[in-house]
Parts: sequence; C-alpha cells; structure tokens
Amino acid sequence: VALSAGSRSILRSISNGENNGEVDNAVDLNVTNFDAVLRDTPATYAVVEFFAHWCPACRNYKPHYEKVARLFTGPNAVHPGIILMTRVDCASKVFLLCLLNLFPFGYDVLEVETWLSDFPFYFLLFSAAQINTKLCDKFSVSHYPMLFWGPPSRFVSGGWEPKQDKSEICEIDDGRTADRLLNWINKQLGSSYALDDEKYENEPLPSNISDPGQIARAVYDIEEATATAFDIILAHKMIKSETRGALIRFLQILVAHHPSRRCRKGSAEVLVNFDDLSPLYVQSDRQEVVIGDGKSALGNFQICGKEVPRGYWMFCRGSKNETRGFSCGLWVLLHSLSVRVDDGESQFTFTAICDFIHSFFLCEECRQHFYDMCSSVTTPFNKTRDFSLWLWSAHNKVNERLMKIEASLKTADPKFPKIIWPPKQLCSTCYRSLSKGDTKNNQIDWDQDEVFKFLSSYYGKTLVSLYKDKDALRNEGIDGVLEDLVVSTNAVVVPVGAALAIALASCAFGALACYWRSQQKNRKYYYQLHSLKNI
Ligand SMILES: Cc1cc2nc3c(=O)[nH]c(=O)nc-3n(C[C@H](O)[C@H](O)[C@H](O)COP(=O)(O)OP(=O)(O)OC[C@H]3O[C@@H](n4cnc5c(N)ncnc54)[C@H](O)[C@@H]3O)c2cc1C
Repeated sequence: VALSAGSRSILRSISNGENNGEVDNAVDLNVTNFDAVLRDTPATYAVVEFFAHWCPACRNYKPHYEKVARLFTGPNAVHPGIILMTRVDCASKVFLLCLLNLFPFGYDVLEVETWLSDFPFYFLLFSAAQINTKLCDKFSVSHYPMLFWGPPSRFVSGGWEPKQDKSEICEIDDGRTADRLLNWINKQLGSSYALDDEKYENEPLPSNISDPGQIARAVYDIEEATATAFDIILAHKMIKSETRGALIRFLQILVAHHPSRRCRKGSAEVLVNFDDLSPLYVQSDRQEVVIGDGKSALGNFQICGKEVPRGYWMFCRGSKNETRGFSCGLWVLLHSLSVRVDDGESQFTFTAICDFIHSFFLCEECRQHFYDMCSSVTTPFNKTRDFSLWLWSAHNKVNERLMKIEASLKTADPKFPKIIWPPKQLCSTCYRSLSKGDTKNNQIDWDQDEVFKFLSSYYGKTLVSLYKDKDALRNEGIDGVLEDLVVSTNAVVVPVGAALAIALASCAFGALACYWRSQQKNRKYYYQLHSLKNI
C-alpha cells in the first residue's frame, strides 16, 4: 500500500492498475506516502485530487482526470517532469487497503466494501478509522472531488485553508471536465497543452537550446544514466578480471563527485562491498576461474536507490523513441564529473572515464573513437580546467563527425540536430570571433577561459539548482556519504583490489583512502580465509 516516492514501483503499479481496460496514470497517495512522493518528485507542479471512492460524481470524474494525467504523469507521460497528478481517497479505510492487496484481480475499494458488507460483523470490523481523514482535514476538504494545485514541496507537511491568501497552494476552481482542467492548467503555465497531444513525434519539446535553465532537469537524467549503465554492466556480465579495475576507479569518482547524493551513496555501497557483491575471478593457467558460485549479489542492486530509474528522460528526451536518452545522459554525467573534480584528481578522472567507456560502453564505434581520442593525449592533466576543456572538445569532435553522418543518413533527431556546442545563444562570451561563419569546420575562435567558466556553472551549480535533494548542494565531499555508509552498512567488506586502487589514488581521494585502509586491516584476514574456503 505504501508506495515510495516517484518510484518505478509507483509507475509500475499504476500502469498495471487496469481500470476498465484503461490505465491509471495519476498516482494514488495516502497518509503513509503523501509527503515522500511529493517531496521526491522531479515534477515542478502537483495536482492533488481529494475524493471519496463512494462518491458517484468522483467516479464519473475519474476518466476526465485521467485524460489530463495521461499527458503529465506515469511512464508514458506525453510531457513528463512538469506536473505530478495525484489523488487521495479521503474515505479509504485501513483494513480495506490491506484487503485490496488480497484481491489482485481488479477489484476496487467499493466492490470489496460492498462484498464485505454482506458479512454480519462487517460494521464492527470495518468501521475502522479512515486512514486519510487527517490528511484531508489538513486541506480543509469540503466537497468531493476537490482539486489543489501548487509546487509539490508546498504540499509536504502542509495544508490549506479557505481565504488563505499567501499560500502557494490554491484550489482549482474550474476543473470539472478534462477540457476545463487542462484549460486551467494552461492558464497557470502560459502553455498550450492539448488533450490529444501524443508522445514523441507530435510533442512540442522544450528544445530551446538557448535556455540554460533546461540543464537543471538533467540531474534526473544523470541518475537515470548511472542506473542504466550499471544495469547494462550487470545484465551483460561485464565485470571481468580485466574490467574490475576500470569499474572500481569509475565508482571512486562517482562516490566523491556524482551530483546526486543517492548515486554517491549507492556507488559507495557497491565499492565498499565490491568483493562480496561481484563474483571473484582469478587467472588460473590463463583461464578465468570464478571463485564461489559465480552469482553476483550485485544483480539486484540499484545504484542510485530504488526510485531510479524512473523510466523516462527529461533533459535528454528525444523527439523520437530511438534518439538521445542514455548516451546523452552519459555525456552529461561525464561533463558534470569533469567540472567537479579537483586539479589533483583530473588525471585520475581522465583515465577512469577513458577506461570506463572503453570497458563498458556497448556502442563499439563510440568506445573505439573515444578511446582513440583518449590515447592521443600525451601530457597528463594537472588542472580541472584542462581536463574539462579536453572533454568538451572531444565531445565537439564527436558532434562534428555525427553532423555529417546524420545528415547523410537522415538519422538525426529533427528537434536536436548536432551542433558545435555551446551555441552563441547559450554562451556568447565563449566566442571571440567567428571566422567567416565557418562553424561547420569548428573554426571558432573560442575564449577558453569563458568556455571553462560556462561549463563550470552549467554542469556545476545550474545542473543541481532544481534538485529536490538539497544535500546535493552541500559541499560535503565524500565525508558525508561515508558517514552515512558507516551507519547504514552493517557488514563492511573491503575489496583488496579497491583498497589497492584507492591507496594509489590516495592523495586525490584522501578521506576515502583512509577509510578503506582502516577497514581493510579489519577485513583482510577475513577475506583471505573466505577466499581459501571457496577455493
Ligand atoms: C563517450 C561517448 C562517445 C560517443 N561516440 C559516438 C560515436 O562515435 N558515434 C555515434 O554515432 N555516437 C556516439 N555517441 C553518442 C552521441 O554522441 C550522442 O550521445 C547521441 O547521438 C545523442 O545525441 P544528443 O543530441 O542527445 O546530444 P549529445 O551529444 O548526447 O549531448 C548531450 C548534451 O550535452 C550537451 N553538449 C553537446 N555538446 C557538448 C560539448 N561539446 N561539451 C559539453 N556539452 C555538450 C548538449 O546540451 C547536449 O544536449 C557517443 C556517446 C558517448 C557518451
């Protein structure tokens, strides 16, 4: 019953919740998940419908509400990430909610309640407290259905009273049909969404490349890309003796510098428990032998927490199903790491990223091409600036190559053609002058100081400016994550390989190295015994 925030479980349960053949998209909230869902949703606005399952008008209103919810909420939302559409059943009862779980075949509350009312002790048993009563009272619900609008965070631990002028939550006073509700929303947003908007091809995408605010949505795509990359690695059993080191080094960077706190935490958990979670391979007479049963406990691990992936892209959403998405998210992740590392970490990060792409990015042409660019670097990086400018320039080389290929094969996303980046609209100061408008050959006279300044702010502060997890903004480095980890991890296992890699990188990752080394002392003995036993 209690579903967690904006999660796959919500999306799945909603999309599985067939209703007369129709799929429910609005998220069912109750007193147990109300705050968590609204706190963690990436959406900018929320609509909360308070209703009662016995109210006939509410039942008739549901298809109208769902027509609008289809546009904004759920894994197949036409315009995701803008509005979270939810509903709260003010008459929902504790026992009924539990019992509904025992009736998996499409019964709804009213049907179960009607069925149960035939039993003589029904009244005694089921006149139990209506679980959402207090919640509905807090919002002064005076009639059903009653709809509210506001920023999701304002609903958290919040309430509403009539004639409350200053509240950012307001009652939607004209939403009695799908048309009227969408009209009301369009007026609020100055938008022109229509009920027949369809996903992808006809979607009016927020493709305004000159709007720097767009990147603020990308933190959610970075989480999605991290989780997807990790899922791919596990699904394809890509952790081998020759790739373990690359993964461990990349995880180290994620622990320290991933813009999302939950991904930092998950990466730390994987890293610290690496040897226990992944199967251990050893070389024996040139053959790779798996120690133990070869099953990886990592199989079920969700590196950015169970809320991610959500199943949709926002900043990286293409206008066609097959464009953008994961590879866009991966680029944004790499750029966001490149501006976050310290000068002393830049060379380590460079090799970690090169090896990670080479070992784990399944697009053969991409990884080969990228690795060639990595291999052509002869002088080690000792400045964040130089490394992030190198990555920016490498990405532009890929863009330049793809501009030609996509134009000839007509495979470009029409709304997101490849460009030499950043365009002038995004960073005019990055351009010193333009030699005869020859942008195609990348003959731009860049002001690299300005480009670095722009990259640092775009992929640094702006990227996390809308992020709901305020801790992401705190400059706490890795210490906070490790503190959390020490508290949350009961059995800390230190991988020998990881400890070695960390020891090597100890200047750059001082705190992390210290932590592992101290743990290693405790665990090494156990680890050796454990390995011997398995052999
Ligand atoms: C490491 C790597 C190598 C790849 N190599 C290839 C390849 O060889 N062949 C191939 O077909 N595909 C390759 N891809 C995929 C390709 O680069 C794009 O990711 C994909 O085509 C989706 O493009 P997109 O329009 O979403 O923008 P992307 O190129 O994915 O860029 C994502 C976002 O980053 C920003 N951006 C664009 N350029 C830069 C820049 N120079 N610096 C900083 N930010 C920028 C923009 O906001 C853009 O929307 C590679 C991907 C990765 C991660």
